[in-house]
Amino acid sequence: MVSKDIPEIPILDFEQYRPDDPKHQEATSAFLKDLYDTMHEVGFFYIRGHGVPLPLIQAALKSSAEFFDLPLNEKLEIAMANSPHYRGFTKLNGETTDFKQDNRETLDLGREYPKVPVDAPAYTNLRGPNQWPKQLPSFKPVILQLLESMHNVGLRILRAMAQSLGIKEDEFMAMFGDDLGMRMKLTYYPGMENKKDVPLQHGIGVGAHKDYGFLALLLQDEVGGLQVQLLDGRWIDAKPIKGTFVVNIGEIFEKLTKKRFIATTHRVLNNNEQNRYSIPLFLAPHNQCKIPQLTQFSPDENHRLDYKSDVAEDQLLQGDVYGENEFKGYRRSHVEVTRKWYYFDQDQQQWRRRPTPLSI
Ligand SMILES: O=C(O)CCC(=O)C(=O)O
Ligand SMILES: [Fe+2]
Repeated sequence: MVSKDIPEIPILDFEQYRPDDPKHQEATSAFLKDLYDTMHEVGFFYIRGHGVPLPLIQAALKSSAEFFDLPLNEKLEIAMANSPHYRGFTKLNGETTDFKQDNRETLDLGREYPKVPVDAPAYTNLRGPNQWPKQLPSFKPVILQLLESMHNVGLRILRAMAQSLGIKEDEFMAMFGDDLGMRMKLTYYPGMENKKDVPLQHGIGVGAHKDYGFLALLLQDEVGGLQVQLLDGRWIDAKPIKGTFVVNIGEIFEKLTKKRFIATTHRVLNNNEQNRYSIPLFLAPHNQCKIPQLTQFSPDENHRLDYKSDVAEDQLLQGDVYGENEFKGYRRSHVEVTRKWYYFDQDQQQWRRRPTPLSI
């Protein structure tokens, strides 16, 4: 279906994937073949027929825009710096990707979890309570509903991916038990002509990167700006298509498949006139998970270690407990939050939470 010569991001229809319906075997097999080819050649696709209702999608994008429209001082009341769980608001230019400050604001959140004791292993703090804008009463229920709905779609996609790779589905899906890693990032990219939230002139909302972890499922509004880097190095637009999510995988999944499935490099450009809102959801294994080795993909089948990308291979994958890796990623992306809440214990050679946070 997909050929290296055709710069396109395929649209896959989830209505065709009914693995538990014997009458639907042919369509399901065709879907799985398209999925495999797409992940092998492009690493990005649109999914439609996913079942998440349009009114929920519209309500979530509206809630997100209402949040980012609040005055900065009100958004800062729920700044990520308040949270040892790396959950909360990050202001414009507050993060750096590909050596440039991002031209975006974000609100990081996940499923609600209780507070974590200070002496628990540091990485377990990635679960914890969210911070919610108290000015917007419908925000929390709408966003949590979207989170659960998108997570169901994500799990179905992961199952389909395991089937299309011919790997043991049960073993693979066991990594994503009840306590699976799940992060949502409400995101606002101000337009270049925005007078209130003035972007830096480089015009890059988020610089070239690969996602780490497993699966990213993205809801984008109708403005556009997401770009995907093909295997030959060319950048193409992932134009918004109503009623779809955009799907890609992260580096740990790519490694697991020995690059049969690729973690494609992508970036977002700020639109000239319009503000853009997007809501990615990232799914990852539960944080005590040890990533299994898939022995059927032997290294000598790994025929394209050298595909072109503007970003280097990540070094995040050394630790064997998944949560340690994820924690490393957050430490690196949010240096100030890390300094406030954590320190490296030289005696024990491990990261720990500070009994009292630094006041910064
Ligand atoms: O906003 C988007 O379209 C993509 C965001 C993204 O790639 C990310 O946050 O990792
Ligand atoms: Fe990304």
